[in-house]
Amino acid sequence: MIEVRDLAKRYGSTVAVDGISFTVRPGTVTGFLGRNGAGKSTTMRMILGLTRPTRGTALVGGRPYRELTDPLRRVGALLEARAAHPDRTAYHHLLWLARSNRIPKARVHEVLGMTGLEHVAGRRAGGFSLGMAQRLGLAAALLGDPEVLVLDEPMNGLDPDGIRWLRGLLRDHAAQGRTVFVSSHLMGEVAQTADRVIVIEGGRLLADTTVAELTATAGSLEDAFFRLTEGRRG
Ligand SMILES: Nc1ncnc2c1ncn2[C@@H]1O[C@H](COP(=O)(O)OP(=O)(O)OP(=O)(O)O)[C@@H](O)[C@H]1O
Repeated sequence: MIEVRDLAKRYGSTVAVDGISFTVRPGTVTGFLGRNGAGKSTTMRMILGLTRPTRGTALVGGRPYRELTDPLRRVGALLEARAAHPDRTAYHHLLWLARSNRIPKARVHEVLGMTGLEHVAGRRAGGFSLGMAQRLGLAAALLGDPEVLVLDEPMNGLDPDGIRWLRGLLRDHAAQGRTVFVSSHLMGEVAQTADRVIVIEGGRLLADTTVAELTATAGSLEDAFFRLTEGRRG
């Protein structure tokens, strides 16, 4: 469970996030929608303890991220595809993460298999395509077999096989009672994968509802998104 209460972030005169509250429930895939600059990444960074809020709180499993013991085993995060050191091989990047988080080495092989990276495990991450880097980021997120996944644009750069695989993975994760929070600009993909959606614009909450409810009233998730955000640019 992720609980965000009155969360706000200001950068100088820019209000990136303007006092939003929502709960991401276990057993669901929750999509996080908003135009470029709406405040999605800033919100996710505050949930993950990487950006200090100006106001409000974000709790993961009832605690601030920074207070979690073994955070990688509680929360799997993907924020930037190119997070791995470019000179490190995919295998060594994951092994280093595993060792520093008391995760067994066997799990490195498991996540390499899950993400289809076995055949490039010995290659430098710096030479990876965007899709391969994204798969490596997902492998890192899955390494600790976490209860909660927080993924910023995880479909970016993935090929059709990768997108289908990830869709299944997110749905399975939720079906096991875990929490999945995923931002995306791909409305069709969110409509297929998510149970719930949270929509923000200009750092403010516009909707926190089910995909079924939004699509029932507007025809499609894309139409619902435009109706909600029309004239609401921050
Ligand atoms: N480190 C920073 N310093 C100054 N302004 C920032 C910083 N990070 C984000 N912002 C500003 O905060 C606002 C929200 O940005 P954010 O990256 O959270 O949006 P987003 O919804 O993730 O956008 P996108 O869909 O393009 O990824 C934008 O106006 C952005 O310019």
